[in-house]
Amino acid sequence: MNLRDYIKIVPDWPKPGIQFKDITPLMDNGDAFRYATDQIVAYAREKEVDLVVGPEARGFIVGCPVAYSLGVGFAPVRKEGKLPRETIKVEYGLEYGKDVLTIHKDAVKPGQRVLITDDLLATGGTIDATIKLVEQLGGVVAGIAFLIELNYLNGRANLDGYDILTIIPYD
Ligand SMILES: O=P(O)(O)OC[C@H]1O[C@H](OP(=O)(O)OP(=O)(O)O)[C@H](O)[C@@H]1O
Ligand SMILES: Nc1ncnc2[nH]cnc12
Repeated sequence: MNLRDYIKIVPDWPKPGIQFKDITPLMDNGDAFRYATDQIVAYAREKEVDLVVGPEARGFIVGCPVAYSLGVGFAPVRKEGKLPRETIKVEYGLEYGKDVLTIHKDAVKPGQRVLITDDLLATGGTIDATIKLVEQLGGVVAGIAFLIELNYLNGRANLDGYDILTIIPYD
């Protein structure tokens, strides 16, 4: 199965010059969604993860079926003001803006091996911030999994030293 066939490219969205990679056709197709999820599950098993952590909104979509399949928990990373209890926060930049990410203070237990998930690696800003949140809580980032990597933005360089799985590269 070629998962690239299930990604739609939307020119100039959400801003002029951005070639937005829309994963909704992949999610819409049961076989494609399962095929992608199973690859991340196999990777996560190798890394012996205890918990999956993903940033909103699409990190939830990628991470939750992986956590379910592994039988481990999922902890959400959300933009400021969205989580109801005590949080820690980190400011970050992304391909088309700047924001703040937060996580509940008790979401990760010290020493837990964490898989971080998201739909797409662009500049790496979102996941760099997510790593900082996990590590501040004492978690160990055992691996990071994406559906898509935009090679031309070189986000990998910002995540140096971490183990990364990407399924669909764009040059
Ligand atoms: O590698 P980066 O440059 O950080 O970019 C990648 C991030 O950008 C997108 O989310 P976005 O910030 O648009 O948030 P949303 O899913 O809440 O719309 C995407 O889903 C990744 O999380
Ligand atoms: N080009 C892109 N397509 C989809 N999500 C993104 N997040 C950051 N850049 C993106």
